[in-house]
Amino acid sequence: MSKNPTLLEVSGVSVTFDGFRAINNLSFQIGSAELRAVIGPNGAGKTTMMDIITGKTRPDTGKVTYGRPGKNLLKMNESAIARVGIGRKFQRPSVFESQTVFDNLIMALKKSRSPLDVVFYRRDDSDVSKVEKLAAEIGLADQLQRLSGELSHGQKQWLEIGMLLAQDPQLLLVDEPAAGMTPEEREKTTDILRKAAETRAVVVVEHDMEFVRRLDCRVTVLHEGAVLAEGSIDHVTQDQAVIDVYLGR
Ligand SMILES: Nc1ncnc2c1ncn2[C@@H]1O[C@H](COP(=O)(O)OP(=O)(O)OP(=O)(O)O)[C@@H](O)[C@H]1O
Repeated sequence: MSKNPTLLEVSGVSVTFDGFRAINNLSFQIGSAELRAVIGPNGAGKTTMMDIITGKTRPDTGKVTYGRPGKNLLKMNESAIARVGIGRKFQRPSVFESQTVFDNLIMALKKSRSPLDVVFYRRDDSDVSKVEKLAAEIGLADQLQRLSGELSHGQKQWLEIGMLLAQDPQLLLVDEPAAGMTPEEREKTTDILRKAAETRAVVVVEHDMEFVRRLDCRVTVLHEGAVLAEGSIDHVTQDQAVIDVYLGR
């Protein structure tokens, strides 16, 4: 058996918006413990691809299967897809700014909680140690008691990644994590994502080539809703079709 069996398989997927084919017979696979970068020019279909995986957009044709045995994601709604372990981070962080880093993380832990449980929440030692471990993973161990609103933009992004990791997703989709970050923050973000992908699949949509190079992972290039090239960053950036698409604009 492969050391990294397929977790997500998108096969022959197409989506048309008002007659415009945004995703055109798209097929690709992601392994269970893999970091993957998805790049492509504006309008290539990156956001639509994530919308399909998370159930926000229904394709006209094709298959999307997840896990083992493969579940048909196209038969599930957005919340059911989230429950089977697919998390998505949007570009803008949505942390609770008036709460501390600690509180944001503890509330995000995977638990079945009724609204009353949240109001009457009592600290449980194992939750506290989980939060401490998460905070260390996202480089915020010394910021736990700070109000989230006081964090830098980069720190807020890491906190949100931590809140998603608290749900223990098996597939994490991350949209342009490096946007608006300082060079040091970008570097730390690469470390966080690479570490997270040791035990799960992490798919990063990113425009910044330097950032993608630093991720040092397999790269999928999308163009006009299909895979134009796939492989290492050196492989795809030397691919003539990729060069034509990027330079021809
Ligand atoms: N709901 C919609 N209705 C009509 N057209 C849409 C819709 N969503 C996306 N599109 C079109 O589909 C194409 C793919 O869009 P998408 O946002 O997936 O690209 P992208 O690769 O994420 O681009 P960007 O890098 O600019 O975010 C674009 O031409 C876009 O205008």
